Amino acid sequence: MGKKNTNRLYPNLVQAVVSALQTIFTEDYYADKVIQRLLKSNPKWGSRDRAFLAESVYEIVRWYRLLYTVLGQEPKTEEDWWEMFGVYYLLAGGALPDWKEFSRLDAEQIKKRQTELLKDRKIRESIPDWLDERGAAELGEHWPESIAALNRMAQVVLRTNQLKTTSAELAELLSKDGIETRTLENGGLLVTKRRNLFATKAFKQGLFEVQDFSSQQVAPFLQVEPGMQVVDACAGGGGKSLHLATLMENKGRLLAMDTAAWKLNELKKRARRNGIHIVETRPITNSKVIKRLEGKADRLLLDVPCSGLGVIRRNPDAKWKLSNDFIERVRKEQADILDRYPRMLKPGGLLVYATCSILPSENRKQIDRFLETHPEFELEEDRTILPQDEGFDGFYMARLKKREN
Ligand SMILES: C[S@@+](CC[C@H](N)C(=O)[O-])C[C@H]1O[C@@H](n2cnc3c(N)ncnc32)[C@H](O)[C@@H]1O
Repeated sequence: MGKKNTNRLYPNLVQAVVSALQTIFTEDYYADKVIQRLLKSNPKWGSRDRAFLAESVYEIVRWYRLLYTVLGQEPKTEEDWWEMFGVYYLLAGGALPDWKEFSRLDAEQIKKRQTELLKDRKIRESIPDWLDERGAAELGEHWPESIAALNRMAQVVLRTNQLKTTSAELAELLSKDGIETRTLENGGLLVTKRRNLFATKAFKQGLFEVQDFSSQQVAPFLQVEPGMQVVDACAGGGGKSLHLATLMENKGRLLAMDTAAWKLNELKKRARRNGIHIVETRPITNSKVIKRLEGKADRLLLDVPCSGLGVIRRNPDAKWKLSNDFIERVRKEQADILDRYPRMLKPGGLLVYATCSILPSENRKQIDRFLETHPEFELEEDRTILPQDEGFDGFYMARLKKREN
């Protein structure tokens, strides 16, 4: 745990952090949703308080195991949660005010206890035992660095909508709104000074989408061209569909599919904002929807459901919500999608299988198994992006070609 934002404390703010944590841990809500709701229902809080609240909640969720081990037990009551906050605040470099809620906390003892605990990776990196065992078994020597990198705070990266603007123009526009950025090698913009991005005119005009640098590697990997018939079979809210349509220069046809129809409605809204008109959405309501598309696609993206282990920086609560059982269930879904969906490709067509996981069991091993049973496909290239490589999300992508005959 590094030094953090330690604003002056006042009781209402700490109470809000404590209530948010109780909702996340006892009612099993997602941290981002709880924070969003809290900020929305308190529009009068200033920007420093809003940032402090979001950061404190995310950091306490991220370091939950380390913090409760220092405290001596998992928090149960409201009083325990106040003390968890106190331990966090102290270890983040703050000095606690003289409030009765913190009266049992001894700063010296707490810092000493943290130092003793740092030797044990599971506690130091604040992860459940099963995850440490699985990570070490699957990633070997890479695991210690991967898990340390996954505990850093996530960066915000923008993808410029090349249909409407250039990265240089976008950077200039954003800087007028007080948002500073640095241009990355692919033209993406790394946000170095944050403000509310979604309130900017540039966002409302569809000039950019928020999309991690690693995620931005997936669409180009599929090698789409203008005029092609492309299927994005697990399109969700459409982050990659929008990118694909942009690379296709808005020419051809992009069929965005998903079993969750409601996600496709969000995709339609985003496509309109981005000025994209080649996207058609189609919910997957039964297996016939796939069969009817047999041999129709030049390109197929399978951005499959996964453990999300490569993106736990953004969703630190996944550490506590994930389990081996859940990973086994998604692995079955991945294998099922790989068995049933590639039939949509034309001979000679290309398929990209992608996950935001870093576990080989969800990645290369799924591809090896698929290739054993589908000799009509060959692997062209695959890439694993580990979170420690360039400091962005962990991702995997494999490009396969369907043989001509
Ligand atoms: C990793 S997310 C997709 C993210 C999306 N491609 C993006 O870039 O924003 C995986 C998606 O697969 C969908 N899904 C789950 N099972 C599926 C299935 N059997 N067929 C198609 N989609 C499925 C989920 O609803 C989810 O939206």
